[in-house]
This record gives sequence, C-alpha cells and structure tokens, in this order.
Amino acid sequence: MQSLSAQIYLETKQLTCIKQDRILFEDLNVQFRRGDIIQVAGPNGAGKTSLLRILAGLAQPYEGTIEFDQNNINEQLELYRQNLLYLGHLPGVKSELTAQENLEFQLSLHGYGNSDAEALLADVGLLAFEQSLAGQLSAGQNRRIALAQLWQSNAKVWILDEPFTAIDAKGVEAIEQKILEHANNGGCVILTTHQELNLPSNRVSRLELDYRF
Ligand SMILES: Nc1ncnc2c1ncn2[C@@H]1O[C@H](COP(=O)(O)OP(=O)(O)OP(=O)(O)O)[C@@H](O)[C@H]1O
Repeated sequence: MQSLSAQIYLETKQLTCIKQDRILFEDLNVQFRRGDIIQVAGPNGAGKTSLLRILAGLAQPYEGTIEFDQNNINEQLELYRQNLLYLGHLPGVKSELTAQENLEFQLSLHGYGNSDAEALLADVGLLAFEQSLAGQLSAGQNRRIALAQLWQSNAKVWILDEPFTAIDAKGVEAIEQKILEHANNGGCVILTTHQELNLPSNRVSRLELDYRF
C-alpha cells in the first residue's frame, strides 16, 4: 500500500501572492493528491489564474514554496515540467498553421509521432477541419486544438485555466469525462471554471479564493 505522503503530488507551503499592492491570498497550505480533481473557485480578480500560474512554475509567489513529490519545484523544474500539463486561458494555438499541423507540433513537443494526429483530430471533433488554418477557425475550434493535449498527455498533474471557454455542451461533456478518466487513472487535475462541473460531487473538491480588498 502507498504511504500517505507518496500520494501527494503537489503541496503549497505558506504561499502568498501580492499583485498591485493587494494580497490575493496568503499563507496558503494545500495538498493536491493522486486522484484529486480540484476546482479553484472565486470571483473575477480573486487570484485563480495567479495561483495556477504559480503552481505551474510560470510565476513566483511573493512568499512560500511549491513542492512536487516533496521537493521544491524550482530545484527540479525540468522534471516537474515533464510531469505537468498546463493549459492557460488563451488557447496558445499557432494561427498560421493548420489544425493538423498544430496537433503535429503539440505531438512533437511530447515526443509522439505524427501518425497520432488524425486520431486526435477525431477525438476533439475537428476531422473535417484538418487542413483549415487555425486563424480561420472559430474560438471554440481553436480551444479544441489546444485541448487535444488532454488526449495525448501522460503528465501526472494537469493544471487547466478555464478549459471550457467557448466549448459547446457536447465538448464540455467530453472534456469532463477526460478529466475524470485522468483522475481515476491516478492523475491530479487542478482547474478553474466559472461553470458548474457535471461530475460526481464526491470526486470534486473546491478551493475557494475570496476577493480580498
Ligand atoms: N499582469 C498583471 N499585472 C498586474 N496585475 C495583475 C496582472 N494579472 C493580474 N493582476 C492582478 O491580479 C488580480 C487577480 O488576477 P487573476 O487573473 O489571478 O484573477 P482571476 O481570479 O483568475 O480572475 P478571473 O475570474 O477574472 O479570470 C487582478 O485583479 C489584478 O489586479
């Protein structure tokens, strides 16, 4: 049986974030474990994106540390990034490339071959648009290109900032199932969304950030 500590993937220790002289959160101590789905919730400007960016190692906190497998992420950034999938609130898709080329690019970043791109296009409902330039696709279709990474990633920790933005109801359902599948397979998912998650309530924990003045 696994020890309790071995099940903790990420842990924040006395994390404080200050932006424009405003404390967004302070002394935050949270553990993110194997199998967890954590929804970071709170009003606009509360600091959800700021927290996710700090957790992903893309921004530094004012104070405190983040540990991955019980070691400070700053001391093992490369290893941490191999175990992390971060999708920011912008799709980060290259507008001058086709849908298929974007997927092939994403696949190459993760060390997979081009042969998987077609299956991925089908997974995210873009098979008919493989040769369309991303710049000529809709916001939701661009988001779908970015979200294809969920179908190809082996990373233990997924950090997803507003993954459902511009996605239709059927797409949201497919992504929710993907999130659940990842958690059930021993992954950990930390996400923000302003919409209600349609997942079993006993599988989702909420981390509430208040707007602090
Ligand atoms: N690039 C920046 N430079 C300066 N201040 C920033 C920057 N980004 C965010 N902030 C400040 O941090 C606060 C929190 O922003 P953040 O994006 O983390 O909130 P959020 O909870 O994700 O909001 P939303 O629900 O609107 O996405 C903002 O109100 C703003 O004052």
